Amino acid sequence: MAPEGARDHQADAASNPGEPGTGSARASRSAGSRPSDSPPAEPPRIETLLVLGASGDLASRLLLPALGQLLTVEPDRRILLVGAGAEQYDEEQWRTRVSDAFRSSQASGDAVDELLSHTRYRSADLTSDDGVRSVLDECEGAVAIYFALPPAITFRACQALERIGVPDGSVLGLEKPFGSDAASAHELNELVQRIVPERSIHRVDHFLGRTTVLNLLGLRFANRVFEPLWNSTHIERVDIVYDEELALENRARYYDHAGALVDMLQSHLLQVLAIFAMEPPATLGEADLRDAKSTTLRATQVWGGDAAGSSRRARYTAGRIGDRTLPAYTDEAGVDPSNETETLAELTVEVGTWRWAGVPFTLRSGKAIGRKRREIMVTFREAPRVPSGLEGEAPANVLHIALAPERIALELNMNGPGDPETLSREVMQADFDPGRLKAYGEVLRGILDGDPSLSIRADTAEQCWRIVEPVLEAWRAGTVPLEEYAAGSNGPDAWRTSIR
Ligand SMILES: NC(=O)C1=CN([C@@H]2O[C@H](COP(=O)(O)OP(=O)(O)OC[C@H]3O[C@@H](n4cnc5c(N)ncnc54)[C@H](OP(=O)(O)O)[C@@H]3O)[C@@H](O)[C@H]2O)C=CC1
Ligand SMILES: O=C1O[C@H](COP(=O)(O)O)[C@@H](O)[C@H](O)[C@H]1O
Repeated sequence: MAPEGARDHQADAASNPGEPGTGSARASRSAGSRPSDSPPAEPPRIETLLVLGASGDLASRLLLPALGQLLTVEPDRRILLVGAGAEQYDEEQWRTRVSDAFRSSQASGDAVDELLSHTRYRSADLTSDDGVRSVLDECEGAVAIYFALPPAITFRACQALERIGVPDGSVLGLEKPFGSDAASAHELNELVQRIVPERSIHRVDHFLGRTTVLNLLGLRFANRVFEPLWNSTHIERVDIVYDEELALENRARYYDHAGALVDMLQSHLLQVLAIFAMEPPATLGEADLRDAKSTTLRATQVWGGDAAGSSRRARYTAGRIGDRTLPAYTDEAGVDPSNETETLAELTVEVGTWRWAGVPFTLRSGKAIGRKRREIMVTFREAPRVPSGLEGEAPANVLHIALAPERIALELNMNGPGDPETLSREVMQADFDPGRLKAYGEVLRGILDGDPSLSIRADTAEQCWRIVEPVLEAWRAGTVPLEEYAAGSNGPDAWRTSIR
């Protein structure tokens, strides 16, 4: 049902010819009507990329450089870039900002030049109907609306869009965190689905655009040697680790309310788990791929149903990483120590399926960690029997699938080198080229081409909250102590035994 006073964007322009709203954006759908989700024969061509929050960190550090890279790799692509945000930029300042971002990704070529000559920016309050309408008026044709805004502002901008309506064929790109719990994610899902159909909603998780994550598909399903072993009969445990040297990096406004569990595990690492553990999809089309991921996440819950027993949290104190001296997290600008925000989170979950019953999946991510480690570590069960006569240890094989950089390594027991009767540990390693596009480039390509395969579907966004909610509740109730580790260490001493 359309809210009282809701009007179509085009109708609005027609009935108020002197007001903003007479630009070239067209909205031929009535605001508030439920968009159809039947797949179009061919998705409409997106003519404009509208970045809301274009003056922010995400836009300038990741999104615009990725756009530049995409246009360099695909010089025939044409797109009008419209930026919008609270900041005031004149035309020259905006163009300089975009070209600086493009320079940072060595972007060049016809498509880049063409974009730079037409790009525009409008300063507006994106929580108001007038503000949102004024930026839509700068757009042409079908628009990809990318919300690089704080989550609360995104919600209000979507409410405005629901009232105004969007041009036919438009798509939405929504950043994480998507909601703050399952209920708010559900509410946001309902809101955005009233604006455009589900297949036009791209809930962004840039880990799904990483080559290393995408390579899991080829590794698992294009080889004979892994998939037959990819189950609880042969795999003992799986660790998905993303430990960073980066600390808070002036992001207290966001991070101090999120913490490591929400920032990394609830989103990125559960997505990686889903691709690692899902059943083989028949195709990589969005329906097959996203159904397979969704089924896996629906079967996932905290280990043994015990949120407190299966999770740990810690926060960094002052320390050093390389030549950088870091203050304690609680002394960082903008941090409120009473929020008890964790900077290191660990959670063990189970995937309750025939394939994975009894295999612990441990997800861990921390900031200001001395040993940068970003990988999926698959520990196999030990060989059932080593023939008498072979000397030495035969520990379990371990497969390391790096999430960054692009590498895969398999720890094997061999008796080849040296004494042929004595076992030794050897590592078979392959380094491969990064993809043509960085993660955000893949994300943008999916959005601009109307392919939601690498986006998170509505149900999955809610499932990921359902999985971590018991942990958030246990932590809020204080049943899991907030431990400490020195910045530059590998986490609290007592945790050392858990992940190698
Ligand atoms: N930065 C990152 O590395 C990542 C960020 N994200 C997500 O991206 C989103 C944006 O993050 P980030 O760029 O870091 O945040 P910033 O705070 O740096 O940027 C937010 C932008 O929104 C603008 N803005 C805020 N309120 C309004 C308003 N009422 N009207 C118009 N513009 C407004 C800000 O303008 P002004 O500055 O003038 O107030 C700014 O341009 C968040 O959801 C975040 O979780 C996701 C992954 C990584
Ligand atoms: O989304 C986020 O991801 C980054 C880690 O991803 P990377 O691709 O930049 O390595 C993390 O640092 C940040 O806290 C989080 O918000």
